Amino acid sequence: MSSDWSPGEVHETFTEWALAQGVIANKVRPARFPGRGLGMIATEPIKSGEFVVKVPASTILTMDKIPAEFRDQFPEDTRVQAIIAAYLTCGSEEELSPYKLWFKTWPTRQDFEDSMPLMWPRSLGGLSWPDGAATDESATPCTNFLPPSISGSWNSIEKGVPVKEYEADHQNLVEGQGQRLRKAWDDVVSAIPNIDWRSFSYHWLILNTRSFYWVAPDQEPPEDRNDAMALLPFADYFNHSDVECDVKFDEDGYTLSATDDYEVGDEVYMSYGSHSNDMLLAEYGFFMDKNTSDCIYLDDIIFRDFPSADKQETLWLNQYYGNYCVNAEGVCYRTEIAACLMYMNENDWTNHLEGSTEGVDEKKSEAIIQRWLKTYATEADVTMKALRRTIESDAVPQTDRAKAGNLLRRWEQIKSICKSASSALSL
Ligand SMILES: C[S@@+](CC[C@H](N)C(=O)[O-])C[C@H]1O[C@@H](n2cnc3c(N)ncnc32)[C@H](O)[C@@H]1O
Repeated sequence: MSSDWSPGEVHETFTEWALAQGVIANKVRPARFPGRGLGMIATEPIKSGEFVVKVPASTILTMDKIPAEFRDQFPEDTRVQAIIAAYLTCGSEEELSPYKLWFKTWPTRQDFEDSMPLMWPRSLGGLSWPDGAATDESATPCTNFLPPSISGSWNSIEKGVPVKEYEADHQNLVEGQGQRLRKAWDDVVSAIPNIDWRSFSYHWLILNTRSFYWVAPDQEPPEDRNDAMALLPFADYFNHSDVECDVKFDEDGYTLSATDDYEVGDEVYMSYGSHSNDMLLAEYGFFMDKNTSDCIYLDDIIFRDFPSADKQETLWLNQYYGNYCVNAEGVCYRTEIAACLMYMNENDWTNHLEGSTEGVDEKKSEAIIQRWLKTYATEADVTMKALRRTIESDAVPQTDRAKAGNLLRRWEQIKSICKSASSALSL
């Protein structure tokens, strides 16, 4: 292995341990990849469909491995992520000691503080936490630097107010995460009052960024798929790409297979799901230069144009309420349908849902959608200007300027999505 791939001694020692536990690494090894930390490298050519890693059930860390007296001390609705994080934080040293070489391979808390918006300073859109880490400026930040899908806020507009509750895909992400982490913390503190916040939140983030979907062979999938969670030593080295995903598990363990051909020296990826870059940034602390699943949402902009409850009600009753998605190829059908409701009478609009074109005016629809896209592009311009000022300011700590630089890159992508969706619309 060439020295610049070399993962270092900690990872090599851990790999030996993992193989001794029955993990099978077929033609892959951990290696260092600039900008991505550790990942998996192909040590021989790999064909799509070949398995690359098997992790035996005996090595997987699941809820079933946690002693019942530890698991049962928490309120009934405590989430699996909270319980496993609490166990990693204050489980018995003896029980956790077999995993200690693995823990050393994980990122540090500082890595999370640098990469995960949830842990950023308030001035950059982070939240307030019990150790006061992100409360340095307790006032609400004057500019909202995070993309609206992450922060749920805008700089250049008052966002529209939805009158109905709905499940918004991949929107207002930091607040959602914040609520999950706060509830997790309240639940574990109620059972273990002296648990350490910094260590608990670190382990909660480890689970957020490194866990796999897992249901024990004798159990039904939980109501919320986030409760089907397990940590897989060694398999957690795989970085994400928008390749297809081929993972299987049964009572013997977990098998991860390649869905692409790889040459020696290539990085071998797994998919964490079809996630937009905003979702990847919020939940995993990174985003990609090229992401076929990237998109943004127009909900906050569109609901401004439907201030009255009756039209929102019409959208809701017809199941076209929210999740108005835009990608580089254009806007989704839901967005087109919402645009039609801006100028069509309700009768024509309802018939249009059944296929009628009576009352549809493509020029009008296009002008409305172009205006919505322009609103988002203007938000990008306003925010990028503020980010550039931050990056150039000596008064801002260097670490925050680096985060601002990263956000600037994300906003450039957002602007580019607006532009190409707008061009696709006028074709
Ligand atoms: C399951 S771990 C993968 C191993 C990790 N890179 C490490 O050094 O331990 C997931 C984390 O890896 C990083 N990551 C995964 N895919 C990435 C990618 N395509 N680009 C950059 N970072 C990535 C992110 O920090 C993410 O939270």
